[in-house]
Amino acid sequence: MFKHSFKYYKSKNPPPNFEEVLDFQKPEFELNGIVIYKDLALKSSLCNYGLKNLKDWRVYQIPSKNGFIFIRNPFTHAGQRYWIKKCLKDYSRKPNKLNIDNFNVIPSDKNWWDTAQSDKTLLQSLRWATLGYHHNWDTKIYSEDNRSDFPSDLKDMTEYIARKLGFMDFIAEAAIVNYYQLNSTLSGHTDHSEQNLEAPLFSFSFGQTAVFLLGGKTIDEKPVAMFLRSGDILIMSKQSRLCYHGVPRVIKIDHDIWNDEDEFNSNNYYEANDALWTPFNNYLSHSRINMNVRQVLHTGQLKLCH
Ligand SMILES: O=C(O)CCC(=O)C(=O)O
Ligand SMILES: [Fe+2]
Repeated sequence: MFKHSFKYYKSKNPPPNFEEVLDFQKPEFELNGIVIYKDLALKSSLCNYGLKNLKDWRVYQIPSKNGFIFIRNPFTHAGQRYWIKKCLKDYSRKPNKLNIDNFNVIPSDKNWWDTAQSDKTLLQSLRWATLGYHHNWDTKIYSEDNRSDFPSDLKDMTEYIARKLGFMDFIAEAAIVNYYQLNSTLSGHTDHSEQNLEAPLFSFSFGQTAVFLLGGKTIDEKPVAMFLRSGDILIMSKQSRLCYHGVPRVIKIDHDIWNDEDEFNSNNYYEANDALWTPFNNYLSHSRINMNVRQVLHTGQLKLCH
């Protein structure tokens, strides 16, 4: 069932019908059985980490998907620009690991983002970066020997959101940043390499829109399809933590909301009309970025045992 849906949404010819794709932006979402997770509006807090004030967050759950939480874009426009720039310019640098590390295409004193400004192929060949405990794509085993510092801003922001949702012990220890072009897909999989599979997984989307499939514990279960738009946050906890999921399609959208102005002065972030923002905007006009943040260790565990 998962593969069937994946093929359906991936297909270019014929193109799929998106009518059944859950759209948390539409007011009629409640008709689809989606409920408000809990009322966060009472607890107000300062706008931080590029996030809007808590009272403006909209948080949803799907009753049939236990532990799945969806936060509809809680970022300010400038906040989105901040994280987009981080993913492109900073998280793609050493000591983080990239899929293109072994291609020998980047001079040792240079970095991907600057080098790729004059090389479109290189710009589009970055597929992932790993941060903190580096995900080993072959063995799927994390190790102390394959670990670097986790970026403090991403750690603070993710843990801040975790606390607001009641995950008081969550610690951000590993992340994969996925970079998608309009024709990229991510096939169905489960994320089970972490020793701690009880801790939630946080997924942040920026740029072009994805069709995301959330299935069950086996590939036999029909997945729910939903749109992930720029700024949306998805959390897989409890039973949904180990569910199959994937991205069969990236869709080019008409309105680049990351270029909008905020109603207030958001200083120290790039303004959308800033010339320095242009290369990031050019990249994003045909790309999607996903930051996928995980806890690896059990609460209180200091390091991996192997
Ligand atoms: O790009 C996404 O939305 C999902 C990424 C993902 O599932 C992963 O990195 O494990
Ligand atoms: Fe995943």
